[in-house]
Amino acid sequence: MTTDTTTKDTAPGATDPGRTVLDARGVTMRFGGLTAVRGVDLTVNSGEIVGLIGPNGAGKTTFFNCLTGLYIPTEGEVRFKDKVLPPKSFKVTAAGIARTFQNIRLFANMTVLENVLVGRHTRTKEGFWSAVLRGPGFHRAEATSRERAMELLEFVGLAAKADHVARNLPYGEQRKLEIARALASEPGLLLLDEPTAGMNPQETRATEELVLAIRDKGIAVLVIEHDMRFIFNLCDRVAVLVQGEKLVEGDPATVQGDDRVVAAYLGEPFENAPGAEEVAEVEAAEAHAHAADPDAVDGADAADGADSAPSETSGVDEARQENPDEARRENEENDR
Ligand SMILES: Nc1ncnc2c1ncn2[C@@H]1O[C@H](COP(=O)(O)OP(=O)(O)OP(=O)(O)O)[C@@H](O)[C@H]1O
Repeated sequence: MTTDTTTKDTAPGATDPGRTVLDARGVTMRFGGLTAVRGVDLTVNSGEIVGLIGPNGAGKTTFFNCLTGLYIPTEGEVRFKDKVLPPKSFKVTAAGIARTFQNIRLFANMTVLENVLVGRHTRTKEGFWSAVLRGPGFHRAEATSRERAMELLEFVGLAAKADHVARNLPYGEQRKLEIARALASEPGLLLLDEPTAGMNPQETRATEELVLAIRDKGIAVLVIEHDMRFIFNLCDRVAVLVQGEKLVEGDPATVQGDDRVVAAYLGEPFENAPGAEEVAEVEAAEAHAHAADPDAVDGADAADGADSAPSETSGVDEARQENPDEARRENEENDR
Protein backbone atom coordinates (compact mmCIF):
# COMPACT_ATOMS: atom_id res chain seq x y z
CA MET A 1 0.00 0.00 0.00
CA THR A 2 1.16 3.51 -0.77
CA THR A 3 0.19 5.46 2.33
CA ASP A 4 3.10 7.44 3.73
CA THR A 5 3.45 6.64 7.40
CA THR A 6 6.45 8.85 8.10
CA THR A 7 4.66 12.18 8.30
CA LYS A 8 1.59 10.99 10.21
CA ASP A 9 1.37 11.91 13.86
CA THR A 10 0.02 9.52 16.42
CA ALA A 11 -3.61 9.60 17.59
CA PRO A 12 -4.33 10.31 21.28
CA GLY A 13 -5.78 6.80 21.79
CA ALA A 14 -2.89 5.03 20.02
CA THR A 15 -1.22 2.03 21.62
CA ASP A 16 2.37 0.73 21.48
CA PRO A 17 2.89 -1.14 18.20
CA GLY A 18 2.27 -4.88 18.41
CA ARG A 19 0.41 -4.79 21.69
CA THR A 20 -2.85 -6.73 21.82
CA VAL A 21 -5.64 -4.22 22.18
CA LEU A 22 -8.67 -6.46 21.71
CA ASP A 23 -8.85 -9.94 23.12
CA ALA A 24 -12.21 -11.68 22.69
CA ARG A 25 -12.38 -15.17 24.15
CA GLY A 26 -15.08 -17.75 23.64
CA VAL A 27 -17.73 -15.18 22.74
CA THR A 28 -21.15 -16.78 22.37
CA MET A 29 -24.42 -14.94 21.75
CA ARG A 30 -27.77 -16.70 21.83
CA PHE A 31 -31.14 -15.25 20.97
CA GLY A 32 -33.58 -17.75 22.46
CA GLY A 33 -32.94 -20.97 20.55
CA LEU A 34 -30.71 -19.33 17.93
CA THR A 35 -26.96 -19.25 18.53
CA ALA A 36 -25.83 -16.30 16.39
CA VAL A 37 -22.19 -16.43 17.59
CA ARG A 38 -20.56 -19.52 19.02
CA GLY A 39 -17.29 -19.59 21.00
CA VAL A 40 -15.43 -17.02 18.88
CA ASP A 41 -11.87 -16.04 19.84
CA LEU A 42 -10.33 -13.03 18.14
CA THR A 43 -7.45 -10.71 18.90
CA VAL A 44 -6.54 -7.42 17.27
CA ASN A 45 -3.12 -5.89 17.81
CA SER A 46 -2.06 -2.29 17.62
CA GLY A 47 -0.93 -1.39 14.10
CA GLU A 48 -3.15 -4.06 12.55
CA ILE A 49 -6.14 -4.01 10.25
CA VAL A 50 -8.15 -7.18 10.77
CA GLY A 51 -11.03 -8.18 8.50
CA LEU A 52 -14.11 -10.10 9.59
CA ILE A 53 -15.91 -11.73 6.70
CA GLY A 54 -18.61 -14.33 6.22
CA PRO A 55 -21.84 -14.92 4.33
CA ASN A 56 -25.04 -13.05 5.24
CA GLY A 57 -26.32 -14.00 8.67
CA ALA A 58 -22.94 -15.45 9.75
CA GLY A 59 -23.00 -13.44 12.99
CA LYS A 60 -20.52 -10.65 12.15
CA THR A 61 -22.63 -7.71 13.34
CA THR A 62 -23.78 -9.65 16.39
CA PHE A 63 -20.12 -10.24 17.26
CA PHE A 64 -19.43 -6.49 16.84
CA ASN A 65 -22.36 -5.76 19.13
CA CYS A 66 -20.83 -8.07 21.73
CA LEU A 67 -17.53 -6.17 21.49
CA THR A 68 -19.14 -2.76 21.92
CA GLY A 69 -21.43 -3.43 24.87
CA LEU A 70 -24.61 -3.31 22.80
CA TYR A 71 -25.11 -6.99 23.63
CA ILE A 72 -23.86 -8.79 26.70
CA PRO A 73 -22.42 -12.07 25.41
CA THR A 74 -24.21 -15.16 26.71
CA GLU A 75 -20.76 -16.64 27.29
CA GLY A 76 -17.20 -15.46 26.94
CA GLU A 77 -15.19 -12.39 27.74
CA VAL A 78 -14.00 -9.31 25.88
CA ARG A 79 -10.85 -7.52 27.03
CA PHE A 80 -9.56 -4.21 25.78
CA LYS A 81 -5.96 -3.42 26.71
CA ASP A 82 -6.07 -6.22 29.31
CA LYS A 83 -9.22 -4.97 31.06
CA VAL A 84 -12.58 -6.74 30.83
CA LEU A 85 -14.99 -4.39 29.08
CA PRO A 86 -18.02 -3.06 30.94
CA PRO A 87 -21.35 -4.16 29.38
CA LYS A 88 -22.49 -0.62 28.45
CA SER A 89 -21.88 1.06 25.08
CA PHE A 90 -20.89 4.47 26.43
CA LYS A 91 -18.43 2.87 28.86
CA VAL A 92 -16.92 0.84 26.03
CA THR A 93 -16.51 4.04 24.00
CA ALA A 94 -14.94 5.77 26.98
CA ALA A 95 -12.57 2.79 27.38
CA GLY A 96 -11.34 3.36 23.80
CA ILE A 97 -13.43 1.38 21.29
CA ALA A 98 -15.36 3.33 18.66
CA ARG A 99 -17.53 2.00 15.87
CA THR A 100 -19.53 2.86 12.80
CA PHE A 101 -22.76 1.14 11.82
CA GLN A 102 -23.91 -0.83 8.80
CA ASN A 103 -26.72 1.71 8.27
CA ILE A 104 -25.41 5.25 8.62
CA ARG A 105 -26.47 6.77 11.94
CA LEU A 106 -25.73 10.49 11.72
CA PHE A 107 -27.65 13.35 13.26
CA ALA A 108 -29.09 14.26 9.89
CA ASN A 109 -30.23 17.79 10.76
CA MET A 110 -27.02 18.80 12.52
CA THR A 111 -24.03 20.25 10.73
CA VAL A 112 -21.01 18.19 9.85
CA LEU A 113 -19.00 19.87 12.63
CA GLU A 114 -21.74 19.35 15.22
CA ASN A 115 -21.84 15.64 14.39
CA VAL A 116 -18.14 15.34 15.16
CA LEU A 117 -18.53 17.41 18.34
CA VAL A 118 -21.17 14.94 19.55
CA GLY A 119 -18.57 12.20 19.11
CA ARG A 120 -16.27 14.01 21.55
CA HIS A 121 -18.62 13.86 24.50
CA THR A 122 -16.76 10.98 26.17
CA ARG A 123 -13.56 13.07 26.12
CA THR A 124 -14.91 16.33 27.54
CA LYS A 125 -14.72 16.71 31.29
CA GLU A 126 -17.04 19.69 31.59
CA GLY A 127 -20.15 18.62 33.48
CA PHE A 128 -23.78 19.62 33.40
CA TRP A 129 -23.49 22.80 35.53
CA SER A 130 -20.48 24.00 33.60
CA ALA A 131 -22.51 23.67 30.40
CA VAL A 132 -25.52 25.46 31.89
CA LEU A 133 -23.51 28.32 33.44
CA ARG A 134 -21.19 28.55 30.46
CA GLY A 135 -18.21 29.65 32.55
CA PRO A 136 -14.62 30.06 31.31
CA GLY A 137 -13.90 26.34 31.77
CA PHE A 138 -16.76 25.47 29.46
CA HIS A 139 -15.63 27.93 26.78
CA ARG A 140 -12.05 26.62 26.93
CA ALA A 141 -13.24 23.03 26.61
CA GLU A 142 -15.56 23.97 23.77
CA ALA A 143 -12.75 25.72 21.87
CA THR A 144 -10.47 22.67 22.28
CA SER A 145 -13.22 20.34 21.09
CA ARG A 146 -13.91 22.47 18.01
CA GLU A 147 -10.22 22.59 17.17
CA ARG A 148 -9.92 18.80 17.47
CA ALA A 149 -13.13 18.27 15.49
CA MET A 150 -11.82 20.49 12.68
CA GLU A 151 -8.53 18.52 12.66
CA LEU A 152 -10.52 15.33 12.20
CA LEU A 153 -12.62 16.83 9.42
CA GLU A 154 -9.39 17.88 7.74
CA PHE A 155 -8.09 14.33 8.17
CA VAL A 156 -11.10 12.74 6.46
CA GLY A 157 -11.31 15.49 3.82
CA LEU A 158 -14.49 17.22 4.99
CA ALA A 159 -13.16 20.45 6.54
CA ALA A 160 -14.59 22.57 3.73
CA LYS A 161 -18.05 21.19 4.51
CA ALA A 162 -17.97 21.72 8.28
CA ASP A 163 -21.05 23.98 8.17
CA HIS A 164 -23.08 21.82 5.78
CA VAL A 165 -26.08 19.98 7.14
CA ALA A 166 -25.18 16.28 7.37
CA ARG A 167 -28.20 15.05 5.43
CA ASN A 168 -27.11 17.07 2.36
CA LEU A 169 -23.75 15.30 2.03
CA PRO A 170 -23.34 12.70 -0.71
CA TYR A 171 -23.48 9.13 0.54
CA GLY A 172 -19.71 8.50 0.50
CA GLU A 173 -19.09 11.67 2.53
CA GLN A 174 -21.72 10.70 5.08
CA ARG A 175 -19.75 7.49 5.65
CA LYS A 176 -16.55 9.54 6.06
CA LEU A 177 -18.33 11.76 8.55
CA GLU A 178 -19.37 8.71 10.55
CA ILE A 179 -15.72 7.69 10.71
CA ALA A 180 -14.68 11.22 11.78
CA ARG A 181 -17.30 11.14 14.52
CA ALA A 182 -16.06 7.74 15.72
CA LEU A 183 -12.47 9.05 15.74
CA ALA A 184 -13.59 12.02 17.85
CA SER A 185 -13.84 9.72 20.88
CA GLU A 186 -10.07 9.14 20.51
CA PRO A 187 -10.23 5.36 20.23
CA GLY A 188 -7.44 2.81 20.36
CA LEU A 189 -9.60 0.44 18.29
CA LEU A 190 -12.01 1.36 15.52
CA LEU A 191 -14.69 -1.10 14.42
CA LEU A 192 -16.08 -0.49 10.94
CA ASP A 193 -19.27 -2.30 9.92
CA GLU A 194 -19.43 -2.43 6.11
CA PRO A 195 -17.76 0.96 5.53
CA THR A 196 -17.99 0.72 1.73
CA ALA A 197 -21.59 -0.49 1.45
CA GLY A 198 -23.27 1.38 -1.42
CA MET A 199 -20.07 3.14 -2.50
CA ASN A 200 -18.77 3.48 -6.05
CA PRO A 201 -15.23 2.20 -6.84
CA GLN A 202 -13.63 5.65 -6.36
CA GLU A 203 -15.26 6.09 -2.95
CA THR A 204 -14.22 2.57 -1.98
CA ARG A 205 -10.62 3.31 -2.96
CA ALA A 206 -10.70 6.55 -0.93
CA THR A 207 -12.05 4.62 2.07
CA GLU A 208 -9.21 2.13 1.70
CA GLU A 209 -6.69 5.00 1.89
CA LEU A 210 -8.51 6.50 4.87
CA VAL A 211 -8.45 3.21 6.80
CA LEU A 212 -4.72 2.84 6.11
CA ALA A 213 -4.13 6.39 7.35
CA ILE A 214 -6.10 5.61 10.53
CA ARG A 215 -3.95 2.52 11.10
CA ASP A 216 -0.85 4.67 10.55
CA LYS A 217 -1.95 6.89 13.41
CA GLY A 218 -1.65 3.89 15.74
CA ILE A 219 -5.34 3.00 15.87
CA ALA A 220 -6.11 -0.70 15.42
CA VAL A 221 -8.95 -1.46 13.01
CA LEU A 222 -11.42 -4.34 12.83
CA VAL A 223 -13.55 -4.20 9.71
CA ILE A 224 -16.59 -6.15 8.50
CA GLU A 225 -16.98 -5.96 4.76
CA HIS A 226 -18.57 -7.93 1.93
CA ASP A 227 -16.26 -6.39 -0.68
CA MET A 228 -13.56 -9.05 -0.89
CA ARG A 229 -11.18 -6.93 -2.97
CA PHE A 230 -11.30 -4.25 -0.27
CA ILE A 231 -10.69 -6.81 2.49
CA PHE A 232 -7.85 -8.66 0.80
CA ASN A 233 -6.12 -5.43 -0.28
CA LEU A 234 -6.32 -3.85 3.11
CA CYS A 235 -6.13 -6.38 5.90
CA ASP A 236 -3.13 -7.88 7.66
CA ARG A 237 -5.30 -10.71 8.93
CA VAL A 238 -8.75 -12.00 8.04
CA ALA A 239 -11.14 -14.12 10.13
CA VAL A 240 -14.05 -15.93 8.50
CA LEU A 241 -17.28 -16.49 10.39
CA VAL A 242 -19.72 -19.09 9.15
CA GLN A 243 -22.95 -19.86 10.97
CA GLY A 244 -21.65 -18.10 14.06
CA GLU A 245 -18.35 -19.97 14.27
CA LYS A 246 -14.87 -18.95 13.23
CA LEU A 247 -14.03 -21.18 10.28
CA VAL A 248 -10.59 -19.89 9.29
CA GLU A 249 -8.21 -17.12 10.29
CA GLY A 250 -5.00 -16.06 8.60
CA ASP A 251 -3.32 -13.70 6.20
CA PRO A 252 -5.32 -12.74 3.09
CA ALA A 253 -3.50 -15.23 0.82
CA THR A 254 -4.17 -18.14 3.20
CA VAL A 255 -7.84 -17.26 3.58
CA GLN A 256 -8.33 -16.68 -0.15
CA GLY A 257 -6.81 -20.07 -0.93
CA ASP A 258 -8.84 -22.01 1.63
CA ASP A 259 -11.39 -24.31 -0.03
CA ARG A 260 -13.62 -24.20 3.04
CA VAL A 261 -14.05 -20.43 2.60
CA VAL A 262 -15.03 -20.81 -1.04
CA ALA A 263 -17.45 -23.60 -0.09
CA ALA A 264 -18.96 -21.46 2.69
CA TYR A 265 -19.74 -18.67 0.23
CA LEU A 266 -20.82 -20.77 -2.71
CA GLY A 267 -22.37 -23.68 -0.82
CA GLU A 268 -21.04 -27.22 -0.49
CA PRO A 269 -21.25 -29.41 -3.63
CA PHE A 270 -24.70 -31.00 -3.59
CA GLU A 271 -25.11 -34.64 -2.69
CA ASN A 272 -24.79 -37.06 -5.66
CA ALA A 273 -23.25 -34.32 -7.81
CA PRO A 274 -21.65 -35.93 -10.87
CA GLY A 275 -18.05 -36.92 -10.27
CA ALA A 276 -15.14 -36.41 -12.68
CA GLU A 277 -15.70 -39.85 -14.24
CA GLU A 278 -19.34 -39.16 -15.10
CA VAL A 279 -18.47 -35.74 -16.53
CA ALA A 280 -15.73 -37.33 -18.68
CA GLU A 281 -18.19 -39.96 -19.91
CA VAL A 282 -20.72 -37.33 -21.01
CA GLU A 283 -18.01 -35.26 -22.72
CA ALA A 284 -16.72 -38.32 -24.58
CA ALA A 285 -20.25 -39.19 -25.76
CA GLU A 286 -20.76 -35.60 -26.97
CA ALA A 287 -17.42 -35.61 -28.82
CA HIS A 288 -18.34 -38.93 -30.42
CA ALA A 289 -21.73 -37.59 -31.57
CA HIS A 290 -20.10 -34.43 -32.96
CA ALA A 291 -17.48 -36.47 -34.88
CA ALA A 292 -20.29 -38.54 -36.42
CA ASP A 293 -22.25 -35.44 -37.56
CA PRO A 294 -20.10 -32.27 -37.49
CA ASP A 295 -22.95 -30.06 -38.86
CA ALA A 296 -25.33 -30.89 -36.05
CA VAL A 297 -26.18 -27.87 -33.83
CA ASP A 298 -25.53 -28.39 -30.17
CA GLY A 299 -28.76 -28.26 -28.11
CA ALA A 300 -27.53 -25.60 -25.70
CA ASP A 301 -26.16 -23.38 -28.45
CA ALA A 302 -29.39 -23.70 -30.39
CA ALA A 303 -31.40 -22.67 -27.37
CA ASP A 304 -29.22 -19.59 -26.85
CA GLY A 305 -29.31 -18.72 -30.52
CA ALA A 306 -25.58 -17.91 -30.84
CA ASP A 307 -22.25 -19.51 -30.06
CA SER A 308 -21.08 -16.59 -28.01
CA ALA A 309 -24.13 -16.31 -25.81
CA PRO A 310 -23.45 -19.19 -23.41
CA SER A 311 -19.85 -18.13 -22.85
CA GLU A 312 -20.93 -14.57 -22.06
CA THR A 313 -23.46 -15.84 -19.56
CA SER A 314 -21.04 -18.19 -17.92
CA GLY A 315 -18.49 -15.36 -17.79
CA VAL A 316 -20.92 -13.33 -15.71
CA ASP A 317 -21.63 -16.32 -13.50
CA GLU A 318 -17.94 -16.91 -12.98
CA ALA A 319 -17.44 -13.27 -12.03
CA ARG A 320 -20.29 -13.59 -9.57
CA GLN A 321 -18.77 -16.70 -8.10
CA GLU A 322 -15.48 -14.90 -7.66
CA ASN A 323 -17.25 -12.02 -6.02
CA PRO A 324 -20.42 -13.26 -4.32
CA ASP A 325 -20.76 -9.86 -2.70
CA GLU A 326 -21.37 -8.17 -6.04
CA ALA A 327 -24.01 -10.75 -6.85
CA ARG A 328 -25.67 -10.12 -3.48
CA ARG A 329 -25.68 -6.38 -4.03
CA GLU A 330 -27.02 -6.78 -7.52
CA ASN A 331 -29.86 -8.95 -6.18
CA GLU A 332 -30.64 -6.38 -3.50
CA GLU A 333 -30.75 -3.64 -6.12
CA ASN A 334 -33.07 -5.73 -8.28
CA ASP A 335 -35.33 -6.32 -5.24
CA ARG A 336 -35.53 -2.56 -4.70
N1 LIG B 1 -31.51 -9.13 18.03
C1 LIG B 1 -31.64 -10.31 17.43
N2 LIG B 1 -32.60 -11.17 17.80
C2 LIG B 1 -32.72 -12.38 17.21
N3 LIG B 1 -31.91 -12.83 16.24
C3 LIG B 1 -30.95 -12.01 15.83
C4 LIG B 1 -30.74 -10.71 16.39
N4 LIG B 1 -29.68 -10.13 15.78
C5 LIG B 1 -29.25 -11.00 14.87
N5 LIG B 1 -29.99 -12.13 14.89
C6 LIG B 1 -29.79 -13.32 14.06
O1 LIG B 1 -28.46 -13.74 14.26
C7 LIG B 1 -27.89 -14.23 13.04
C8 LIG B 1 -26.64 -13.45 12.72
O2 LIG B 1 -27.02 -12.13 12.31
P1 LIG B 1 -25.95 -10.99 12.03
O3 LIG B 1 -26.71 -9.76 11.65
O4 LIG B 1 -25.02 -10.90 13.15
O5 LIG B 1 -25.20 -11.58 10.76
P2 LIG B 1 -24.18 -10.84 9.78
O6 LIG B 1 -23.08 -11.80 9.53
O7 LIG B 1 -23.83 -9.52 10.33
O8 LIG B 1 -25.08 -10.70 8.47
P3 LIG B 1 -25.01 -9.57 7.31
O9 LIG B 1 -23.73 -9.80 6.57
O10 LIG B 1 -26.21 -9.89 6.49
O11 LIG B 1 -25.09 -8.24 7.98
C9 LIG B 1 -28.98 -14.10 11.99
O12 LIG B 1 -29.64 -15.34 11.89
C10 LIG B 1 -29.89 -13.05 12.56
O13 LIG B 1 -31.22 -13.22 12.10
